[in-house]
Amino acid sequence: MATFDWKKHFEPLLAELAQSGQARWADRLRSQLTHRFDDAPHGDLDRWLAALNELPELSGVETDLERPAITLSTPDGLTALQKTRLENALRGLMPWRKGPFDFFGTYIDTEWRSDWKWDRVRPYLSELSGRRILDVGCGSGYHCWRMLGEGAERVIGIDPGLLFLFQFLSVKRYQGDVPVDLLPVRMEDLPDNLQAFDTTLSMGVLYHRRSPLDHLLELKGTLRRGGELVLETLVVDGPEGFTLMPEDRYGKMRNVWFLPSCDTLLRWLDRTGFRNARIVDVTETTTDEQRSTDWMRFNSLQDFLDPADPSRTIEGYPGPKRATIIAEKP
Ligand SMILES: Nc1ncnc2c1ncn2[C@@H]1O[C@H](C[S@+](CC[C@H]([NH3+])C(=O)[O-])CC(=O)[O-])[C@@H](O)[C@H]1O
Repeated sequence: MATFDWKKHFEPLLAELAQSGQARWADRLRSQLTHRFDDAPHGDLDRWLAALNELPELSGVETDLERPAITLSTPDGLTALQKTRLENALRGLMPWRKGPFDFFGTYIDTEWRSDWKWDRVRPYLSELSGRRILDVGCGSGYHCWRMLGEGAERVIGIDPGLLFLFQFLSVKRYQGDVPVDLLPVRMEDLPDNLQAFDTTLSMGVLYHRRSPLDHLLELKGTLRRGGELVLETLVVDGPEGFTLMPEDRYGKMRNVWFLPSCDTLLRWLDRTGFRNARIVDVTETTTDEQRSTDWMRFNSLQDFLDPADPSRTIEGYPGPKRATIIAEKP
């Protein structure tokens, strides 16, 4: 049975952190990774690793990070055997939730059209070239790749979901030495007050946090002075001060805690010390943006809405609507 050589993937980043004044973070990360992969490995780790290792060796790979699908191609094309191995490997990493991706002509139609979110957020971001970026709750790393495509100097994504790491590595294994990493840790696992990033994104995470204000403070701590927060989260209609806390599940999702109105969210950002917070987009999530596909065969949004009134969740709450907010750390 193969073991996951996590050091091969993470040592360069650990060394980079140690050399750039982040030795405290590097030490903490090393012990977190040792715990995750050596002391208490996930039950599916071997299966995902086998899938990753089955991806064919290919030369001359080119990457296009500017299309809706993160696209890998090779001028020589693939043999029939390589195509089969590729498809089997990628199927072994299902369910694919965040994307899409195009691996040498094999198109991964993910549950989410993450490119639609990117198109909503991108116009409002400060120029990304040369910036150091943290993407909290990055999923498969889809938006990390898009930010690299925009010239970001360094991108670090964090997400505790381990399958996402293997999906990310299935893209990264075809790249040279690129300044993008995905760390399988939670926001709460980072040291406080890193002040290491020019831009920090938290998209689709705030409503999963029991202490949303602490999440905002943690995000602020990751930024340098003048750094930019990009926050995207579920909101509900209502006056300033209004927040919905579901009785139990929301759209069948567990761990949904606070859905504020837009004005409440702006107040939260103000109270946690951000400046110039502005709502740049509010969009209802549709069953075109989030749906079951051949690469994610479980239930999806269409099953989480009330069939008699699709403007409401199955529990009777307002259907999903997401706001994007940009704010600065003073
Ligand atoms: N405490 C935490 N710390 C870090 N990540 C977390 C935490 N809790 C949950 N997550 C991760 O946050 C991601 C939220 S999904 C948004 C993906 C992408 N950002 C997107 O905007 O498309 C939205 C959704 O599916 O509800 C998941 O991948 C979790 O594992």
